[in-house]
Amino acid sequence: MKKVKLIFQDGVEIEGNSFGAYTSAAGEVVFNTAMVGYPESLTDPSYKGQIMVMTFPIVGNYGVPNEKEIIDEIEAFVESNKIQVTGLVVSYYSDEFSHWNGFENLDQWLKQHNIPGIYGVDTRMITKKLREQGSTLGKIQADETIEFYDPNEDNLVDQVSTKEVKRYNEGAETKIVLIDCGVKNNIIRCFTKRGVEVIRVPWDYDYSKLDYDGLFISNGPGDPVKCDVTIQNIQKSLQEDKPIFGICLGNQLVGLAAGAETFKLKYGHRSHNQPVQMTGTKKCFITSQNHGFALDDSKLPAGWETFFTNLNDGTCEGIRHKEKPFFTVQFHPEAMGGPVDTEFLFDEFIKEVKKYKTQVIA
Ligand SMILES: NC(=O)CC[C@H](N)C(=O)O
Repeated sequence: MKKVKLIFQDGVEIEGNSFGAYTSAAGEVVFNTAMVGYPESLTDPSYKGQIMVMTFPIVGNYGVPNEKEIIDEIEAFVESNKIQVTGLVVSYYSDEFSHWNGFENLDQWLKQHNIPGIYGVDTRMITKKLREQGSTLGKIQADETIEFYDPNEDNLVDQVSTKEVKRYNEGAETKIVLIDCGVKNNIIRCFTKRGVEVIRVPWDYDYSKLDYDGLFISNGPGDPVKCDVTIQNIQKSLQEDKPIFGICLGNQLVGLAAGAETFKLKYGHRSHNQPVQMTGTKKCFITSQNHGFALDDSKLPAGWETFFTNLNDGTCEGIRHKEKPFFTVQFHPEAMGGPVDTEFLFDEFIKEVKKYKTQVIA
């Protein structure tokens, strides 16, 4: 059994056992308190550049699904076509697995993607450290010594976004432009199963000439301010009346386009049990989340209001326009993994898109 180290920027070094690829990798260390869903989280493009610490103590015991299985042109059981995290940190790694959809074990899968893992470390202690100090740079070090690397300095969205325009459900009456900033597959599934056409475009694509009825902006990795071209394109769309919906990074980009500001949370929200409250109601929803930045809703531009608020720390979980059909959420209504309490937001958006379409035709 080979040993590797998890090394933090402050000099703290923790030794553990290697699994996955025996290689060195550097990134931002973040923790995720979800109890299930590691195949989905590992393939979520929003984790690009991050070393994920899983607080759930046993990881690997249900194996991983066949990432190559395709249904309706998208990977059926994972959230993108590769492992997106830079490294994985777990307490106890289970090589043996048992699950109806288990195809191979996590160690083999990480090796195929050249992603290092470390296990046999105290993830509770690491999480306490991250909660106290905030998310910090770190590296998993095998033989090769590497430098620390801050992924938030790079335009990660450009690395994970599609390079070409792709259509799903082509020919359907209602058409949604989906700006792919690192979209999770389940967002596309949530649209296609509702019968709309999805026109998936690169993050910096000028979609203004396309024939479409509603605009959707996806989740994605890194610091939202790096997506300058997307923000400029959204600014133009905000002048029009076509319905707009955004998730996670999409929420931050719409906010920035409207004139609000974003800031970095101390250690982010990464779990399947974040409580949010809908403004003007006593309704609370349990949501799936994965983000490190947030919108500052203390200074929202005129015409906008807070849509949801996080009940743990009071931060903004979404905004909506007071007159136009524009709304966005910081959490993940498509879940995968996580609770599906807020999937109705897709229905709300499509309802608005159809309403808009009828008004235009009339
Ligand atoms: N899941 C996401 O879209 C994450 C958005 C952004 N990269 C953040 O960390 O806040």
